[in-house]
Amino acid sequence: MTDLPTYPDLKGASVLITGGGSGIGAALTEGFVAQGAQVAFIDIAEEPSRRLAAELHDRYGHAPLYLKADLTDVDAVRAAVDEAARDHGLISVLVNNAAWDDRHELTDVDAGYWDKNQAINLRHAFFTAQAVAEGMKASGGGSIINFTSTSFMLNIGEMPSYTAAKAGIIGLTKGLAGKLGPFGIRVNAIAPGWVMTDRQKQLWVTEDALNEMLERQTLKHALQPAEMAGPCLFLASNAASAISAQVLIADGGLL
Ligand SMILES: NC(=O)c1ccc[n+]([C@@H]2O[C@H](COP(=O)([O-])OP(=O)(O)OC[C@H]3O[C@@H](n4cnc5c(N)ncnc54)[C@H](O)[C@@H]3O)[C@@H](O)[C@H]2O)c1
Repeated sequence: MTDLPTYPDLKGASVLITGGGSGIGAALTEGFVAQGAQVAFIDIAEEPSRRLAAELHDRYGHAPLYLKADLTDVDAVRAAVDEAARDHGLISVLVNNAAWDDRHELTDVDAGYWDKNQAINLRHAFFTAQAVAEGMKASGGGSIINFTSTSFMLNIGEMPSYTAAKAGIIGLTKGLAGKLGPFGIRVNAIAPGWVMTDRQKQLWVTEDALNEMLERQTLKHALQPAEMAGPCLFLASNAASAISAQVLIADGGLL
């Protein structure tokens, strides 16, 4: 990750990222570590998370703090936020990135599945924000960045519970921005298009599907996880001091 600008205010900042152990989240974790931030990330998947922390230590000389927790467990979320703040100081940047884009048929969804889906795709973003808000208020401000998705804007029909949650992320972003703005806390969302994570490549990327997407993108390259770090760092930094309640679409310019 060499071609991103440096934001001086992110050096030493206490940053917390959900789902930071793999996929786009791993690129975000690296992006903030490369800025010299004090990064903590929450992830349920232990093996890739520990591997990432070790790799980043080797590459940058300091490791992010890995916190193993299930984000659907609100008490565990609160405990992880407390631990991050104990180690790194009050959190000034929160990135709600974790999600679960499980495909589902209408007939297969019961109330338990729906609630679990919402718990990982929407609910945790509220409770992490709740857990960091008082600290941000006490330190005079902060930045919260929530990951949504263009999938619900495109009427993609493979995962209605996920797309409902991702639409909800925008409502949550705007509601929190209104509530927290008077305390100097900015809340924005990033909406990626189709990004070539390992999970996407293993489960859903085919040559035909990718070509179809590239036809629709004005930019004709397959989007990579590292390309989501730039928009996130920008929104986290003071360079975005006038920006709140916005959705930044990073989809290669979909037509
Ligand atoms: N990849 C894409 O094409 C794409 C497109 C649009 C939006 N997005 C959004 O970008 C963000 C990142 O997507 P991604 O593709 O990297 O996702 P991913 O599924 O590859 O990674 C999600 C991470 O969250 C972690 N996680 C999942 N459930 C958890 C739980 N219960 N507790 C703790 N950690 C948990 C996973 O272990 C993983 O490290 C998501 O919000 C997603 O909706 C991604």
